[in-house]
Amino acid sequence: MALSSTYCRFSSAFSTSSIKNQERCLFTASKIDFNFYSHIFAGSRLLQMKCSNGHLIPVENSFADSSIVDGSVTNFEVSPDHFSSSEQIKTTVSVTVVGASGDLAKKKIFPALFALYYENFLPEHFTIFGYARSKMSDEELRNMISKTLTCRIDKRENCGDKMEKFLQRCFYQSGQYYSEENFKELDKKLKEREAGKVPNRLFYLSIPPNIFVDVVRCATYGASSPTGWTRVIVEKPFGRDSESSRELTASLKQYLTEDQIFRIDHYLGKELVENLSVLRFSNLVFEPLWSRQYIRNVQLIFSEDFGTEGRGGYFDSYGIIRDIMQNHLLQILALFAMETPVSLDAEDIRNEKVKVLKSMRPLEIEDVVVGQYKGHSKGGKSYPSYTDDPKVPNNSLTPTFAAAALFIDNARWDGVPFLMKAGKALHSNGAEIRVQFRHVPGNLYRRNFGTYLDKNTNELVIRVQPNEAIYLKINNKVPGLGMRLDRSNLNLLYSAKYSREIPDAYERLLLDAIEGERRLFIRSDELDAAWALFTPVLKELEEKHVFPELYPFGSRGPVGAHYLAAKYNVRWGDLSNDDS
Ligand SMILES: NC(=O)C1=CN([C@@H]2O[C@H](COP(=O)(O)OP(=O)(O)OC[C@H]3O[C@@H](n4cnc5c(N)ncnc54)[C@H](OP(=O)(O)O)[C@@H]3O)[C@@H](O)[C@H]2O)C=CC1
Ligand SMILES: O=C1O[C@H](COP(=O)(O)O)[C@@H](O)[C@H](O)[C@H]1O
Repeated sequence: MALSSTYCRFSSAFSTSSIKNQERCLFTASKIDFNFYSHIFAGSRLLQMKCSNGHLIPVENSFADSSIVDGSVTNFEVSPDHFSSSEQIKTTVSVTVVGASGDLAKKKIFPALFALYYENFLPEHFTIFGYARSKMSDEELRNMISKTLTCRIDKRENCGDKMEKFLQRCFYQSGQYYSEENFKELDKKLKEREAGKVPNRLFYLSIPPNIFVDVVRCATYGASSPTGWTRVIVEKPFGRDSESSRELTASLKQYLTEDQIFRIDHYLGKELVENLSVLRFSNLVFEPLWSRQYIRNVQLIFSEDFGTEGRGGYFDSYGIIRDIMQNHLLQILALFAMETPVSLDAEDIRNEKVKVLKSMRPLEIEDVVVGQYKGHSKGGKSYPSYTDDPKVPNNSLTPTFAAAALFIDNARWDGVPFLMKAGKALHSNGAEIRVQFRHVPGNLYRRNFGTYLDKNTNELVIRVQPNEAIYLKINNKVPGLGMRLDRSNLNLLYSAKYSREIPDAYERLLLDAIEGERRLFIRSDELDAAWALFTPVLKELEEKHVFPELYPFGSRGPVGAHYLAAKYNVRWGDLSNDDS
């Protein structure tokens, strides 16, 4: 199998006794990607490589044709036999989706597992179990799942067959979340499927947070793996504030070690968020500019053009700051602003993220604007207000919109506003990072720009979704005999450049959890640092009963957000000004 400039994850275990628990190795074959892991050479032969889980893998003769160019390995051959080891045959992986009857399981988790299966990323021996209180047979679960499975647009061959085969690997166990007995029944069924192999078990907690600890207790005592690994993916919310988050962590750690807990933030699994580090650390043109010296402000924007729709009950006790800012946007900020990690190992990256979070000032109430959507009618159609949701109290003050200005008090970012904006029921749908650069000192063309110099500065936009893209706004001469300038985009539009469909975030994260790769999961000290920034302001907003500014469903949100930005001499970037 010749590999060049491809990204590849081998879907079988390595045949070496140094790998415990059959953790598989993420391995990239392109020259740059390969630096992901450290490797040891003898002459031009690659002898060992370090896996994401820290294991050193002797690669023996499998890479016999590798050669070194500029200190990196290129053009190597991998024997597929090397990866279909006898050890893999002895192990099995089961994924139990707890809360299998729920929205997230149907919408995201089962489809992601199928996509992994379809692309041969799941181990040879795997089983999927659904667990919930609802009564269902295996067949009914399969029926339920089959309605949400989709094939990739670009890869439809044998999709129907593959779906059928996948569904045959799915089983269901009904039970209570607090019953060890019921989890023992699950254990019995798991054992039947594991057929004497070393069992590795992953539990995905796709349930409301008030039952996380019960489930972890029962799964640990009733259904953890006796000889293989046991891991638990925990969905957010991880608490409501610093105190409840610490309590949750302490409760989980009664039954699990930190290494077994995979706290998911699905934004970390999004393609363009993963790409942030590549953009920054592997392009000479960006990293030197990545500081207060050249960057005027950074904007992290999330907007949805629909309301809470069916999730009002959950949303009302959390609100947009906890739902989006404290986790998704803050995680992006940390990746964006962290110092260069020692390596791309999970612990090195997470150490840097913690450092930058700890350098931030806790958010102050003067730097926050909150809003809530109200109903209105337009073109004969009426749009509901947030409080029309039957699960939301009529007098709810829960924000469905927030804008905030945050600051990192370190040498790199001193004084640079990091503005966040997140809202539901807005005019557009998307998530993006905007980096506005300073103006060119002594610009020869200043006369062409008029009085507002900052309006014509460079802006780098990383559009996380939809229509993934990275574009840089530059000033350009309009062709012709005169000297007229305009703003143009150097544009990397993913759909134009790459024919491959972008995998859903949950695919990447599930695969990483199966592989024991923790880079994209939140460590407990990261979580502490994140809550420390938002807890004081959340308490103050609640204690002072701050009224959210009402904004019409489908609008651009409260005008207060513009005043907040103006206070720091910032204009929010806007998709509608970006076409060129
Ligand atoms: N849905 C989404 O888009 C997202 C969800 N999340 C998080 O993922 C987790 C699951 O979300 P979602 O699927 O929407 O949740 P659901 O409300 O759909 O709950 C999942 C399952 O849990 C059981 N359940 C629900 N309420 C209770 C209760 N009060 N007590 C005991 N069991 C209950 C139900 O199964 P049964 O009755 O059969 O036992 C239900 O099918 C949550 O933590 C959520 O915050 C995170 C990001 C996005
Ligand atoms: O975590 C959450 O994310 C979704 C948005 O996720 P996306 O991948 O569709 O952008 C949001 O709707 C939800 O409120 C929140 O809990």
